[in-house]
Amino acid sequence: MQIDRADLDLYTVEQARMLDRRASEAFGMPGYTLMRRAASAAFAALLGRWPQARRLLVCCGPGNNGGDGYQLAALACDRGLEVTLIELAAPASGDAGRARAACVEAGLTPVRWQLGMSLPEVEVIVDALFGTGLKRALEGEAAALVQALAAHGAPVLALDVPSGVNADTGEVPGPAVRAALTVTFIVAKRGLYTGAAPAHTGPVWLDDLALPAALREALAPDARLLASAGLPPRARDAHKGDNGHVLAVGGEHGTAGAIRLCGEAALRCGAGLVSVATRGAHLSALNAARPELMAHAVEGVSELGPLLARATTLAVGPGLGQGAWGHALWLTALDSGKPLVLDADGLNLLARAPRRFTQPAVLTPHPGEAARLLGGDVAEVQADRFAAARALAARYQAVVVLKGAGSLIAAPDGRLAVCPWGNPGMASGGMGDLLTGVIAALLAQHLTPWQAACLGVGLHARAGDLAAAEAGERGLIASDLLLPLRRLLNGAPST
Ligand SMILES: NC(=O)C1=CN([C@@H]2O[C@H](COP(=O)(O)OP(=O)(O)OC[C@H]3O[C@@H](n4cnc5c(N)ncnc54)[C@H](O)[C@@H]3O)[C@@H](O)[C@H]2O)[C@H](O)CC1
Ligand SMILES: [K+]
Repeated sequence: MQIDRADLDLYTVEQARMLDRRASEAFGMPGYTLMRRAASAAFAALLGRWPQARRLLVCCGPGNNGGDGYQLAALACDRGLEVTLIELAAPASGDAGRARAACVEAGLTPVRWQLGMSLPEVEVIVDALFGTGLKRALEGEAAALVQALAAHGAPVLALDVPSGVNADTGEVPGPAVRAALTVTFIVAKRGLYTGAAPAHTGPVWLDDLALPAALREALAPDARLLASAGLPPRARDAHKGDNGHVLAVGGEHGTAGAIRLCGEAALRCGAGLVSVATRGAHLSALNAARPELMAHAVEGVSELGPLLARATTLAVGPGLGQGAWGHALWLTALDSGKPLVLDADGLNLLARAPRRFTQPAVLTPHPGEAARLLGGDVAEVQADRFAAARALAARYQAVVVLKGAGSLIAAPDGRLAVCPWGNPGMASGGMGDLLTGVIAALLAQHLTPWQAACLGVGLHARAGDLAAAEAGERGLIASDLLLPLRRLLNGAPST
């Protein structure tokens, strides 16, 4: 049993179903055996998580996910637990029908779910309604049952996928189970880790059902979970020139905070030098508060030129605005050919004047900015975040960080990584400015765009989790992450 550990291989639902077939055909592992193994793995996880459980409510759907549930019900019954078994519809036939028949033979008769039916008092509910076969939003009786389970209040163990969640994209098109724990089988499905799905899965445990590793060898995973990492210690004789010079460009009148946070993050994540090209009354306050940032008043591109010449890496966009000033600086910065991280208005300006990057580049859109960059809408982006992230990377020839729950990192060559960390407290102003500075600092320290984006997103999200663990998610602000970022970057454990 692997608990959701980082650097896990992630697969599409189609790949998972192909492996399921291959297990039967190439490894002589019939579906019924897989079902039994899935049930016993899930039952072991249930007893491990809720050792006091005596009464279970097992809810079965019409397919093989339901089959897993019938098998688990029979197992639990056999072990002396009190099991109530309800079903949406008796499975037609096949492995699930066989599993159901075994329950009946064991004296455990399933009850057909009826609207308004009262549910028994139990310690744990087992969700075996739908798994990888979900085709659309739950409605009618299925939706009503999911809502009744939520109202019941007992913790839910979801088998393979919380019902109502699209295990391929992370989309939750309608009512869905909110599980306290999800046990997924054979391979981790990529959709469990991004978009709306993480709010429904609880921790995700993977059990490979003791299938030989050879089963997966011929199949390249579609994505990978980020691994927790830091940077190696600095060479003893390092000097500031070794670690690059980030130039942060932004901070139109009245939006000083964004560019300051970006610059601070770059400093705290090891850039050798950080300069800020900005304008507005905040300049003197910025220099007084953080002289290490070397803020320069830049009214036009003539003043920007010398700063660009001295910089090795650019962070463009926080508080930049989309007016004439911001646009002129944006254009000059991009045409400089320097490695860069583009965020916020830097992305909105790009959406208006698209280009394919030839220099090392990282774009960090949230779903709204991604929609503008793709010429679509947010719903389309969130309906398949994997496709959206890959489309952006290919269109702009840049590494793309598609932010949001389960941030995705996509490269133009198709590589895709998923961030398993982060929390809702990070949905606050300034967090994106911070991430821009973190990634710019890593680019400045000679990481490739892919490495800088993967490490930067992971550090930023883990720092957010550490800060939230310290004092809660509400009231979490971007600057709370600065110290945890330093700790993690230098290899401190995140838990
Ligand atoms: N591949 C594996 O690792 C294993 C898979 N097993 C389990 O099998 C399910 C997948 O089973 P499948 O029969 O293909 O689909 P589901 O049980 O998820 O769905 C049932 C059935 O429901 C219909 N349906 C789909 N969407 C809706 C909807 N919105 N409303 C009503 N009905 C809907 C559709 O016809 C589906 O076929 C997998 O998740 C595992 O739990 C093995 O048992 C273990 C290994
Ligand atoms: K399920």
